[in-house]
Amino acid sequence: MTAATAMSDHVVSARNLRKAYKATVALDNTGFRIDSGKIIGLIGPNGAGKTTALKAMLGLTPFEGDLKVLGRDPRTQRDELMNDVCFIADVAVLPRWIRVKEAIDFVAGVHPRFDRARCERFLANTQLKPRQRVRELSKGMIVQLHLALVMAIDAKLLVLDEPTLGLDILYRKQFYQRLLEDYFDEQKTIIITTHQVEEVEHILTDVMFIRAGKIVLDAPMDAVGERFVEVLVDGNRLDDARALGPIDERALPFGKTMMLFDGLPQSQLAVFGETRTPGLADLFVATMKGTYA
Ligand SMILES: Nc1ncnc2c1ncn2[C@@H]1O[C@H](COP(=O)(O)OP(=O)(O)OP(=O)(O)O)[C@@H](O)[C@H]1O
Repeated sequence: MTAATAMSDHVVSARNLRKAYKATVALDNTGFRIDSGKIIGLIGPNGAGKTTALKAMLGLTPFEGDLKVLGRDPRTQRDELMNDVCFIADVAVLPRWIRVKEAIDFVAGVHPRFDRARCERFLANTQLKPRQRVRELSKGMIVQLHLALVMAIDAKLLVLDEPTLGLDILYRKQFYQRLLEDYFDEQKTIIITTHQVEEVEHILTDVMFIRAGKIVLDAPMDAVGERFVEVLVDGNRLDDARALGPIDERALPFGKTMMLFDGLPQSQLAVFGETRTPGLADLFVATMKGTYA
């Protein structure tokens, strides 16, 4: 197989991806691959390069390096790419005078893969009314409208940049559940960036951590569970446990300490106390320690 065909087998493949805004390096010679039928969480602290990576994939910003999305180069084949990709850009793009119904008519008119019935199903779970104008909606309701419009488009790749920003927890939970149940299937790929890690981790198939423009962890969720182990270390075993080099530790009430280990078997760690798979949020905090130092 040639290098060109190998790259096009993936939904996204990036190599030596680099993007600098003057002196700021937003993507620092990084690479990754994303296969079809995955829901990927792209997770990183503020300023890590998440939005820049998404913009590069969508052909919205120039960059250096090799990047193929659905077999196309976003720099030169953006129009073709956009037939198969759907993304949520800035929610402010909806004009304030437009009515909910008119926004639906508009997207139905411009997008051949828009499914009006599906959009209406999403909106049926909100307080939005067809005749309401965008300027009469709360911030969260505008996001709901935007999500309903985007989710009704049948795209191979759906890119969601902080999709639930400003939404209350009821809608956030419902949104992710519907994304999984109503939208996702094996022919689709979804990339989500978010800071609300706890709310997405149960729907992700894969996770990528990005720090200072580099992908520092790229793994299927089940591999994360095998690789990282959290141990609730008994007070009298701290030194022995520390000798094995935890990547993080934090004190808990009653003299216990939680330590996080990378790449050690659970059987070896169980002698120090109760073990469990860390949540993505704890893993994220441990991996990113020192980011703001
Ligand atoms: N248009 C721009 N001009 C100059 N610098 C930029 C521009 N866009 C992004 N940057 C810089 O690039 C870096 C990465 O920004 P990016 O928006 O990709 O981060 P992010 O991971 O999406 O952050 P957040 O979680 O805060 O949204 C930051 O240092 C940012 O200041």
